Amino acid sequence: MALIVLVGPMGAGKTTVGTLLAKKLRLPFKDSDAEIEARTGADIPWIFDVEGEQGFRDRETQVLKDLLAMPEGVIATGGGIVMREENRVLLKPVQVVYLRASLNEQLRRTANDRKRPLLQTENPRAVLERLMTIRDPLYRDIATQIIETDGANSRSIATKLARQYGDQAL
Ligand SMILES: Nc1ncnc2c1ncn2[C@@H]1O[C@H](COP(=O)(O)OP(=O)(O)O)[C@@H](O)[C@H]1O
Ligand SMILES: O=C(O)C1=C[C@@H](OP(=O)(O)O)[C@@H](O)[C@H](O)C1
Ligand SMILES: [Mg+2]
Repeated sequence: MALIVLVGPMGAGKTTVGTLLAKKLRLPFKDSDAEIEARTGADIPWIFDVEGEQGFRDRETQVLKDLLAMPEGVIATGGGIVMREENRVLLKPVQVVYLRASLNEQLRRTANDRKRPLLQTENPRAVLERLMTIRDPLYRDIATQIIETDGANSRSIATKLARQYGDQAL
């Protein structure tokens, strides 16, 4: 079944690699964050501000359910998708690619970003480290494949995955 879901921390490259991979496989691409913003007509920081993280997570789970109903495609999730057991149960039967990135790379790739509410703090490194400690085992538990992204550019990662999943997308 050509439904491929990308998971991993902020800055791992889920949105970027997912976009490139979908193009290479000629499959629909959906980013859960973009889908949430499209449905609400508001950006992620606004949703966190007005509805809190739990309000965002409620929206995230609904969008995940809808996206997983697609017959085929590439889905880029938000880094916190694994925080809810309900989401992990939904993802268990699916092809899940865990894009890993070192803490330094996560930090470098999300530097000066204003769209990730959880990183708008004095010490984003500490936040990313804490999240990685909690989430890495959760990503691993649902992943069918793990890709280390440090030292590889997003295009080469997308090419590698396209070669691997190309036959499914025919
Ligand atoms: N493998 C990579 N190497 C270097 N930079 C990357 C890589 N993957 C993504 N990036 C860059 O990191 C930033 C975050 O990527 P993004 O796709 O938004 O990550 P995510 O959706 O996992 O949070 C973007 O500027 C993107 O161009
Ligand atoms: O890790 C998280 O909890 C989050 C990651 C973000 O997506 P990206 O991983 O695409 O940045 C976005 O869903 C939101 O800011 C929360
Ligand atoms: Mg993203």
